[in-house]
Amino acid sequence: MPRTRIKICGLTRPQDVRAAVELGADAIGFVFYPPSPRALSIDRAAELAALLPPFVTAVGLFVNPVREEIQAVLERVPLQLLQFHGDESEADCAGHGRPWIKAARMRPGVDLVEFSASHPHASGILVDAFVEGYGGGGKTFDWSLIPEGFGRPLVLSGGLDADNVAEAVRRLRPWAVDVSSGVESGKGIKDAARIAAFIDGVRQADG
Ligand SMILES: O=C(O)c1ccccc1NCC(=O)[C@H](O)[C@H](O)COP(=O)(O)O
Repeated sequence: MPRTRIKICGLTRPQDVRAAVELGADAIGFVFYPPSPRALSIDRAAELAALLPPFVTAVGLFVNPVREEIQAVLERVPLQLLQFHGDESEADCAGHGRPWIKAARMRPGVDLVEFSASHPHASGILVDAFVEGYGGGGKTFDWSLIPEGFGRPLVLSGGLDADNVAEAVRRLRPWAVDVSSGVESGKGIKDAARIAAFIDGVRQADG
């Protein structure tokens, strides 16, 4: 079984990017959603992305963007993957010259198989708890909404932290986990000790 990939999302400070990389994160998420307290300017994102060594993926998170917004970011920030976290259709996500993942906002009644079928070209499906304001809310959801043998690369997120991530990985065996609030001391301020404990939890479950 491959090791579980780890994405840390919503970083805003160089020291947090360095810490996440040194502690073993596989991917770093940059938020381009202006209402978010974790949102970055293009200049700031370019500065942070430049800190990433090879084989650590820079992910750009967007919520219902207009196409020009994405292009403006891509002209300056070397993103390798796009994350669509709003109500985007397959057509909205395609055609930006980058692979993408699509977030499903999970709550009772969401059919993940149907959702997945409506995004056939996404590299993976990220599952997050439904929250007002779209995401990064630190809220878990009912993991039984994820069907067994889902069949697509699954990125598990939503309220993960050092206390629950090992159980989540053992139970669901996702391709990757994604965390923001659970490794923060304040919105957009990451805590190296919490990142370390989170990554340790994932690795313990990987065995
Ligand atoms: O971080 C935000 O502020 C944000 C805003 C709008 C949409 C998504 C957002 N964040 C998503 C993430 O940080 C992660 O992909 C994931 O949902 C984990 O969030 P958390 O529950 O805080 O660990």
